[in-house]
Amino acid sequence: MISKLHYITQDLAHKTHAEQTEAACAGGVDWVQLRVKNQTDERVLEIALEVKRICDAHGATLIINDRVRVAKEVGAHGVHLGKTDMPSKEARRVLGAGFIIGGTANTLDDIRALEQAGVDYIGLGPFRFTETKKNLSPVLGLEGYRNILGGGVSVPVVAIGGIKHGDITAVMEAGPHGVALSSLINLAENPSASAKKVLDILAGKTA
Ligand SMILES: Cc1ncc(COP(=O)(O)OP(=O)(O)O)c(N)n1
Ligand SMILES: Cc1ncsc1CCOP(=O)(O)O
Ligand SMILES: [Mg+2]
Repeated sequence: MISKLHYITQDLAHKTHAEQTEAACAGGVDWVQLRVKNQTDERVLEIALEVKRICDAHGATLIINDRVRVAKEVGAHGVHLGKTDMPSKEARRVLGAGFIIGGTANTLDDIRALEQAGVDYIGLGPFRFTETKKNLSPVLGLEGYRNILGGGVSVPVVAIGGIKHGDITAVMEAGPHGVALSSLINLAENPSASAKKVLDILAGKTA
């Protein structure tokens, strides 16, 4: 089952990926994407082993961003691949049928191609500008999600990019299965509380 909240770690000077993961899981997150940029596979593998222990302790799904080899070696549940990463069909050959493979989309054409490629979920964005990722694709806004998702998509889609607590209800009304969030949780004064607040909004407990 694909979670409604995809929590994503980020490179921060003051907090390790393991510390970020621990805080997010303490807030109830059950789906973690390890997103480490500009490090060797060997270093990402070390970090992934640490993060995997935390995910296992909390029963959380672990997805590795970008690195198919690391995902396989660490025994993660899945990998997330964008347009400049290994093609998802090739990743499927390397990883096998049981592995979760996520892909990135910015347009309906991207979504159709990913459906054909057999991905398990799609990250569609960005919703708005965000500092968390360089070289962003064009911002979609609510209208973009309504247009792209209006015709129906056969794979679960998570909205991503600059999403704040106050956006979640309206974003979900535009049709995605869930949301993917990084800085809203990692840069919060209390990351666990921020994650819990997201889950409460997704569960309809608060706006
Ligand atoms: C859930 C989700 N959606 C989209 C992305 C972006 O992936 P990508 O386009 O490969 O960019 P990087 O994250 O690798 O910088 C994602 N990571 N997760
Ligand atoms: C990885 C990624 N892909 C599109 S936007 C984005 C960053 C999401 O992070 P944030 O939730 O901090 O904007
Ligand atoms: Mg990528």
